[in-house]
Amino acid sequence: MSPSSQLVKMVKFNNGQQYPILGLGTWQTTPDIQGTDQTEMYEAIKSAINIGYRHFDCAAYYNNEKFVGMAINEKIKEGVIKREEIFITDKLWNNKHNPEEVVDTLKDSLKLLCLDYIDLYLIHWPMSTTETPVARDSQNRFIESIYSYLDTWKAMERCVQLGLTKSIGISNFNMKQVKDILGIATIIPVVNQVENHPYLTQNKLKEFCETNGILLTAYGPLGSPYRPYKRTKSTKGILLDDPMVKKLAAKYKKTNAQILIRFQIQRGVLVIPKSSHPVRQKENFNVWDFEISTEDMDSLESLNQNLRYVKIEPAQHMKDYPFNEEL
Ligand SMILES: NC(=O)C1=CN([C@@H]2O[C@H](COP(=O)(O)OP(=O)(O)OC[C@H]3O[C@@H](n4cnc5c(N)ncnc54)[C@H](OP(=O)(O)O)[C@@H]3O)[C@@H](O)[C@H]2O)C=CC1
Ligand SMILES: O=C1CO[C@H](CO)[C@@H](O)[C@@H]1O
Repeated sequence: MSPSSQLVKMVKFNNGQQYPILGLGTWQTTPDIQGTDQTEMYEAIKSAINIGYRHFDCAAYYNNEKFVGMAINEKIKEGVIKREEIFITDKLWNNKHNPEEVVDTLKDSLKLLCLDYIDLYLIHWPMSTTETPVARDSQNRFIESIYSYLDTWKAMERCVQLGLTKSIGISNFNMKQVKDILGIATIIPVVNQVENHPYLTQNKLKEFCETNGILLTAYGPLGSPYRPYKRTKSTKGILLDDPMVKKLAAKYKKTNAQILIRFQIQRGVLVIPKSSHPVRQKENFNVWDFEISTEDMDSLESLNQNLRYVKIEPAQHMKDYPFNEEL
């Protein structure tokens, strides 16, 4: 284990599994265009491992499992890491909610990753869509499928029983949907991965999940700065440039990104900033040598404005779309 990776704080899931609180996001650089230059991700994973990252947030939808797997297996072969030191999260996409297909879908992901098991498997969204990943109707809306996330959850549990994944969880589930899962689960989700940053703190959902033994993972922790097309005139603009974030960065002699990442670590929220560039990966990883005061944490919390950068407009008509009700 490299000295830098030993710095990473581990959290304990409700099943006893220990997981690094900080990981690397792997969603692509270019907004919403699948299949962009994925060799970038191969290089990104290798440099992240050299820096000390051990937790990688992946998804079938990201279309890059093969490159993530190649990089990880290369580093295992080189003797830099052992499989058991790496924590892979992967996600079941919306078109694979049919309970009959879930186990085989995870097996397909494992083949691409060239791994025998993953560490955490999530239902990516509560909505279920038809066969192709983003099939749309004449109004450009996703086409809804018939499957219930409750049945899908039962199939996720089978994945644990078969040893294909150590843990299972959910992503983008609102409070009612988490309650639904808790009502039928034999295996409780370990995390709910949701958008989270000072403009969207989701404290009610956080408290509810934590009371039920479920941790939050923060996606878009830097405010997904490459998603300007999602921003409107009414928003405050780019989170990384927020005056309060800048002020605290100057105070603690850290960068704006480091303040946003440390904010989540101190709230006990797993955090998965994405960067393909070694210099920024290093910056985002170097968050262990300072502590934000309670007062400054409160100032960051006070920036909340329930602002979502990830809304998925073509899904807003669907019955299980999570953001139509207040969380
Ligand atoms: N469950 C879900 O539905 C979702 C999950 N996710 C997951 O969460 C991860 C993180 O979210 P994401 O949307 O990528 O957004 P982030 O908030 O992590 O922002 C990533 C962007 O910020 C840039 N960046 C990274 N570090 C810095 C830095 N130190 N200073 C300035 N800019 C920086 C990156 O560019 P560069 O690469 O050039 O450094 C990239 O463009 C995803 O990669 C994915 O794994 C994301 C969305 C939805
Ligand atoms: O994980 C994800 C990455 O971002 C996409 C939107 O741009 C989301 O649809 C997806 O859930």
